[in-house]
Amino acid sequence: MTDIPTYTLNDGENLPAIGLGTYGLRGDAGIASVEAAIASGYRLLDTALNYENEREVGEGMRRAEVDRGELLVTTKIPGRHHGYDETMASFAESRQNLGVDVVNLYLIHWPLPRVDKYVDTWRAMIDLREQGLVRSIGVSNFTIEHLRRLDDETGVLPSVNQVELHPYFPQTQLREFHASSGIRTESWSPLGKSSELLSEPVIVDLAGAYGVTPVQLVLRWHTQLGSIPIPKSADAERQRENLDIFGFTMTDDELDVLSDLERGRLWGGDPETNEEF
Ligand SMILES: NC(=O)C1=CN([C@@H]2O[C@H](COP(=O)(O)OP(=O)(O)OC[C@H]3O[C@@H](n4cnc5c(N)ncnc54)[C@H](OP(=O)(O)O)[C@@H]3O)[C@@H](O)[C@H]2O)C=CC1
Ligand SMILES: O=C(O)C(=O)[C@@H](O)[C@H](O)C(=O)CO
Repeated sequence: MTDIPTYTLNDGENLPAIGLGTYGLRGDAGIASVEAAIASGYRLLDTALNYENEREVGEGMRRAEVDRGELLVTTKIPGRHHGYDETMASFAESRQNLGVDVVNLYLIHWPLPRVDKYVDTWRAMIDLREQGLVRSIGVSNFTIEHLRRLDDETGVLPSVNQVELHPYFPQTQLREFHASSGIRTESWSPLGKSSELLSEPVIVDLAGAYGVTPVQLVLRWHTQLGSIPIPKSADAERQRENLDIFGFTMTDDELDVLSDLERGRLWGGDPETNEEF
């Protein structure tokens, strides 16, 4: 089984260098996919209240023959639950759905700056961590401006910022800010979901040179940038393929070749305007 490196976050908690995205994993098949992923070595599972699959993720964790203490689950608070009291209630709902005592990583899913309640939400999450109900708190889709406001108004920076990140959208400036601030980057849609990323000639050629698949090369790119990719796959064989990425190391120039594919966001999810409630 693949030996997955881990990172120590700014709160002292540890996070594996790759996790399983679960968006779209639903029902009995979704439970089986989560269970299979854990059997293959995944120890970090990413879900959200809005994925409507927290029950499946929690059941897959329970069915897996791995101690709960070895597994880390991430979930996210939706925009409709922003606000201090609303966050406390939303957390209770997610915790019940998952069937866990403690959530390992709790994220604000989208900042919704127009609603302007993400600082109140953050204060509630700080308290949830103080109460021992959450191990680590973080955000998703936050910009440098949003992160600075959390620091200015609460003095607490997130442990993680989960953002759209792939060779088409390498987010260099944001990643540099994360690195200088002690925030760990997580990559959502790390494979570019259903885009043509995996058929880019430079990716196909370089993958062939290393004797790996294009998917494995892209996921290795993420890890060498210091970001935690959370690729989603419903298929056990592809889950294993996605985990088997630590046997080779690209040069800095080769990392730049992939980053030079930059073209911008793939789905228009601008944190300043995108509102998911
Ligand atoms: N915080 C946020 O706002 C967001 C968070 N996310 C998180 O990020 C996760 C990953 O992003 P997602 O948008 O799902 O897309 P990904 O970039 O992870 O791509 C997933 C797609 O790639 C396919 N795939 C996976 N592995 C392979 C492989 N080895 N070979 C070929 N195809 C493969 C999957 O098909 P198959 O399943 O058939 O293998 C699926 O269609 C989500 O599941 C979610 O947890 C995503 C979007 C936004
Ligand atoms: O997956 C998420 O966290 C989301 O925010 C989704 O709504 C996302 O936009 C999506 O379509 C999943 O890939």
